Amino acid sequence: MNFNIERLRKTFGGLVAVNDVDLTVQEGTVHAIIGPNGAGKTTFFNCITGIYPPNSGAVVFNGEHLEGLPTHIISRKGIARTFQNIRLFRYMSVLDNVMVGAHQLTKYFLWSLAIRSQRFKREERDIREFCLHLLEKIGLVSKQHDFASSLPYGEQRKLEIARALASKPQLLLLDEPAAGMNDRETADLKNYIVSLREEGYTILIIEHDMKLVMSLADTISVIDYGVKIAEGTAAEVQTNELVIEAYLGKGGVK
Ligand SMILES: Nc1ncnc2c1ncn2[C@@H]1O[C@H](COP(=O)(O)OP(=O)(O)OP(=O)(O)O)[C@@H](O)[C@H]1O
Repeated sequence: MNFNIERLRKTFGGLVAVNDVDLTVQEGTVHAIIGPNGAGKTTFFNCITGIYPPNSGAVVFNGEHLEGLPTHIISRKGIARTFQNIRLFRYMSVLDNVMVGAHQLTKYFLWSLAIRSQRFKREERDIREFCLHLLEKIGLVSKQHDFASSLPYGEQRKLEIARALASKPQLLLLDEPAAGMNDRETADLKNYIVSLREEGYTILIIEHDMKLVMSLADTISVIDYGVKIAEGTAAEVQTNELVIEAYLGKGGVK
């Protein structure tokens, strides 16, 4: 996996939401993006995943330029994401939600569905097994038939991650996965992300929970008013005067 962003820029009218940001994510690491509300973090994700075309700059993934491509093509190339506000299919089962994430992998899904060929059945069985394995990892196999909406909040967030993983991404983008979680759910989420890194996943995460970020991220990039103002390890970023001024405050991380 090779992921480089060069001078990425996105404006909304006169507002420069992402201001010529460079970023390189190292394979097999957890890379966090932090910064105040409205700093441009989600817009940055939206430019990477094709929701917005950037005004200028490059998003280069495994040597290919992604800027301007539509979301489904980008996700097929191996970048999956979750959203700040949970976007599950509320009245579909837990298992079906994960299987939806996998179906973009199958080449001729609708056609195969219509004729229900042997190949389709075999593919479907493999997908089901893989999705059950993903559910097993987040402790939700026993709830596979429940509606997604019946899960507690923390489990819904983990289910979203499992759904993103069902597309077998090389790069996983998580937008505020700990938002709204209690301490126990956050600790659980942290263990899950650590286990994903151990499996070799590369993760880019936007997060406001500084305790989580500082204990989890290998690299942290700090964005303020669309500009990357600092980058480094937790120790480096926490002692950076610009970061303290713009975001962390004098009290540091609680
Ligand atoms: N579609 C849009 N149209 C106009 N302005 C937008 C749009 N999306 C984002 N913005 C503006 O761009 C700036 C960056 O917003 P963005 O949501 O990317 O920030 P953020 O760092 O993700 O904030 P938060 O931490 O609160 O989620 C904000 O000023 C926001 O109002």
